[in-house]
Amino acid sequence: MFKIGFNAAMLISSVFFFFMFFSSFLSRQKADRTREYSENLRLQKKLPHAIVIGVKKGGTRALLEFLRIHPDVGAPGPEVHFFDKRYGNGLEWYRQQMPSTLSDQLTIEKTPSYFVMKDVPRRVYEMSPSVKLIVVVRDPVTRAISDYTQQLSKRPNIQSFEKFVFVDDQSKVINSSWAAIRIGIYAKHLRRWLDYFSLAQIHFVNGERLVTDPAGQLAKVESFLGLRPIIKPSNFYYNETKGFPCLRKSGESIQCLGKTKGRIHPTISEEVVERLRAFFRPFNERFYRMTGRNFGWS
Ligand SMILES: Nc1ncnc2c1ncn2[C@@H]1O[C@H](COP(=O)(O)OS(=O)(=O)O)[C@@H](OP(=O)(O)O)[C@H]1O
Repeated sequence: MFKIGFNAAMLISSVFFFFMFFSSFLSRQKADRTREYSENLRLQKKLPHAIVIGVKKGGTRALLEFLRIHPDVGAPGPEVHFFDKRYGNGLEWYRQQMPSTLSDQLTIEKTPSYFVMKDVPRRVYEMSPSVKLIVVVRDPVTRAISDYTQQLSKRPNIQSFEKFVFVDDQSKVINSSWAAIRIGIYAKHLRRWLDYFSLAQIHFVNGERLVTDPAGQLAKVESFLGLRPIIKPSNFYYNETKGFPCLRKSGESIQCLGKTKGRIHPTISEEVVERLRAFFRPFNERFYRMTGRNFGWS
């Protein structure tokens, strides 16, 4: 009698606990679904709050990939090229290229050719006069060699750097219409942006320091964008073989930029490098005066 009563009690309490467990499982699932649903409602594709407008070969990919580890930042992977090549597609098309983000997340895109294109400052201003702009600048001499190295990697039979860089072999006048040189005259391009935007709206990242002290440069970008200071030196790992910092992802995994970033440059004679330095010097000095910052390119 006692045994039957005991077994019945055990059965009833097992059924009770099963129901308790099952109903709490169901309500947790419901809460998860509700949270997911309301987050989906809050997710939106937004026009960018900030744009990395240049410069080509300055370190723009590194900057964007480093910034993307910030939880309050959303950015499309590929360059969008809206304001230079796809403007005819319209602003709605541009918005659709952006990732879906929560209301308190910032949307950022990078297209380094924007910095040097004539109509782009006006077009960006027409989209948003308050947009924040970021320019990664690098010594224009190494930038030119980096640009040439990229061209060479695509077309290995092109003529030498020395052939491109001078107007002719005799005069040794620098060919400023060659894009690799033209892009490095930062003062000229910045002038056009300052017709539309105040200097306070433009942040300059030091491309050399982005390699030697990525966390320091990212801290300045976070502050410029009004982001929480989250990115730390521990987020980076210096890859000795590559000679560049890589991202330390969760756990021990390391993510470096691809093979097209950090290419080995061809050796350019000291004489040519000196002529280039002399060519860029007055433009660099003008750029330092305009920005109020000396980037120390000799
Ligand atoms: N962490 C890290 N890893 C690899 N490369 C780095 C990094 N930080 C800056 N850089 C420098 O970025 C240069 C390429 O610049 P961009 O990304 O602006 O190039 S592009 O305009 O988008 O083609 C690239 O130029 P090259 O060295 O000539 O390849 C690098 O010098």
